[in-house]
Amino acid sequence: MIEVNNLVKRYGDHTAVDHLSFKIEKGKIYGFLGPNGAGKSTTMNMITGYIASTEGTVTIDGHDILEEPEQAKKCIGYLPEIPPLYFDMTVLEYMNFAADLKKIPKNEKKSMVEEVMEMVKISDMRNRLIKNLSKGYRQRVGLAQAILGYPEVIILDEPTVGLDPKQIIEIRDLIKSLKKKHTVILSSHILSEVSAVCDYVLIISHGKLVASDTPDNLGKLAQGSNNLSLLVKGDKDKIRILLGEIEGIKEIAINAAKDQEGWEVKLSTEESTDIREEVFFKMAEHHYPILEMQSKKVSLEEIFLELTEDDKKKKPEEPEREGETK
Ligand SMILES: Nc1ncnc2c1ncn2[C@@H]1O[C@H](COP(=O)(O)OP(=O)(O)OP(=O)(O)O)[C@@H](O)[C@H]1O
Repeated sequence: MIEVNNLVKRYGDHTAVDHLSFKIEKGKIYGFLGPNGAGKSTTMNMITGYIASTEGTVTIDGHDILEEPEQAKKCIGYLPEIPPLYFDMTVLEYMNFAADLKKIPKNEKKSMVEEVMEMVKISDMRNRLIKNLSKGYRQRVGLAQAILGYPEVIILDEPTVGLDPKQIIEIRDLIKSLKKKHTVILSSHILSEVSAVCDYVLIISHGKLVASDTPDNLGKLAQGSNNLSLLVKGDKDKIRILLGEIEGIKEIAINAAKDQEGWEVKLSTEESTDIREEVFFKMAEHHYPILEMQSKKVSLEEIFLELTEDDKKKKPEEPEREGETK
């Protein structure tokens, strides 16, 4: 559906996007995740043809975005970080205007505008001036113009930024419902958002792709993805020996429990090794009661922080902006 090949964007000597390559398949929700300034908006602006790349190509359904912009853009609906709204228009006027820009045939225009307004629940606001809408409703109108024409791919830059928790849930549900008919790409610096909504995550840091996989697989990526904490009663040395007999354990730490009898045992295991049952039977066999057991998977959050840690350590000097890209 979309192929991004060695995409580069330089602003002076600052490289905002650094040799990005990936493919987007039909019918999934993709999440672009990265801290502020990682290059998400710049990438989306290049995919949608808002700005030209310094190097590399973007093809949409076989059409190069710079060589065949009209055919390529037909496949895309875009909601930029700041929705392109005209504040002095009513919602309906704006929707009709957006439909004309997208060259939606006259005989389909009215019904499609109605249908899309219904879909994003802005029909009741049709006669209200956009400047009088709440932030959440403005975002819906922005989303509506992206959906108009039912493009195959809908690209949303930080779609929930600045919304209140209720509005965030509504917009997320709406995005999820788009998956039935569209491929969706959204960007976010919020991990929980991406893992809640997306089937596939692309983590970007300093303009580079540092990881890409399903949220589940990214979770497994982390080193020592299983940590097991126990509270056990019994002989400390014997407990260590018994646990040492279990395969797959990388580290054992045993400390006296605070404020209660027993030992706090922390085990870290090989990736995707589940030793809970074995630990249970081993301890039971020797009559060492396990009072507590907690298994902790390294979260996507921890992986994200680890992969993008550099961003915080050596934040590049912000170059002067060459022109408005947002
Ligand atoms: N027009 C421009 N001129 C100069 N530098 C720019 C321009 N646009 C973006 N940049 C720089 O490129 C880098 C990537 O910016 P970009 O807006 O793509 O990041 P982002 O991941 O979308 O971040 P955010 O979540 O803050 O929008 C930043 O360092 C930014 O300052």
